[in-house]
Amino acid sequence: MAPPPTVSVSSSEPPKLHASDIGSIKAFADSNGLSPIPSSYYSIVEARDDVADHLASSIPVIDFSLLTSDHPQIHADAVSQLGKACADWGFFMVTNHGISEKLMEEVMNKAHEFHNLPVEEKKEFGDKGPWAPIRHGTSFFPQAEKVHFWRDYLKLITSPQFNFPHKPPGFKEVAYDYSRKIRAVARTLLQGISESLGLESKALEDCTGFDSGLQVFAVNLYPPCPQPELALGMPPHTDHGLLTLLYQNEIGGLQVKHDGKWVNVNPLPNCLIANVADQLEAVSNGKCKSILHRAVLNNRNTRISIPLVNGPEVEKEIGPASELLEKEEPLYKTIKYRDYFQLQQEIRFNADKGALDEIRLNRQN
Ligand SMILES: O=C(O)CCC(=O)C(=O)O
Ligand SMILES: [Fe+2]
Repeated sequence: MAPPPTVSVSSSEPPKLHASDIGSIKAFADSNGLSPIPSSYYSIVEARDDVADHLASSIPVIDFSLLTSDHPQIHADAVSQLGKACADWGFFMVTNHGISEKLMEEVMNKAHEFHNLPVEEKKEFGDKGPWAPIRHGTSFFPQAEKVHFWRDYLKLITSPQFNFPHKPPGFKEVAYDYSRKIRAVARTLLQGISESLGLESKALEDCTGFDSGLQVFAVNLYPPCPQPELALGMPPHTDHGLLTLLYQNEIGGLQVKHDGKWVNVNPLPNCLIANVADQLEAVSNGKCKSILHRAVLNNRNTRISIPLVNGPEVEKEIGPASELLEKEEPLYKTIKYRDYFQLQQEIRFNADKGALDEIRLNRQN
């Protein structure tokens, strides 16, 4: 086996480049080779041995075909497993989801092709803020962040209206098909979660306006990083929607926080990775946990992840489902999803606080 590439860290400070000047970390990494990374990418990363690898095999797996079974007991068991996964982990893998391997492969290949387009060709999609329907950029939020992240992204609003770049050819078509299939899987999971909370299966869809809900289709690319122990691909965060469904290539990097420890996610072949997001924690009045996650890097392979955030309707007031409040006190304020999303954008650089903390009601006394 070839020895791992080594990096000679010179005594002089590496350059402090700004992500806005870099423009694309993929292009930068291609030309930078094994040179030290700019110090502006140094994240304060907890020691890697803080990763609880013994927990990786305990990540819940939901067999989607059992959830959709006509057999009442099989369905009920799957619902109860799903409810437990959302409560204990806020995170699970979905197998037998019915989306063909061929479609998933096509989406992945086109995602790679997009990021491989010359920088000049992607300029027209440059990020113009969180509500822009098509936005391409690098890092997390270069204008405001203190530390940059080793990632390029493409983000599209694909519901209620479908927006997508016109290149590379064929991407838009497969992405449309994929985004609709993901919405259908998200809807069925939401119905199962609703039942697990003791509600009618359509209760969560109805109270979140899911029929005209927001969907954000993201395509992340993390190039190999010569000093992966110094930087992150994405900082620890929770997602703003209801349920995020993510598909990735075979390269690991996603970590989730469980019982105070980071756990590496090693996805089963062709599965979807699901995480509970903030709005689901709020509508379930805290029964489902929005999970903290981040992306770490490696020095050999390019990682691609394709998370689709499935959220409520943007103009809908979201708070604990009224049926739940017949028996319990609300633990979260009710706030319009649009305003929540805005709030999340504004406070995302406050390391100790997430947007959920802003809407949590203190019921201690
Ligand atoms: O790349 C990953 O695995 C995580 C991506 C993610 O969390 C996000 O885009 O919100
Ligand atoms: Fe995320």
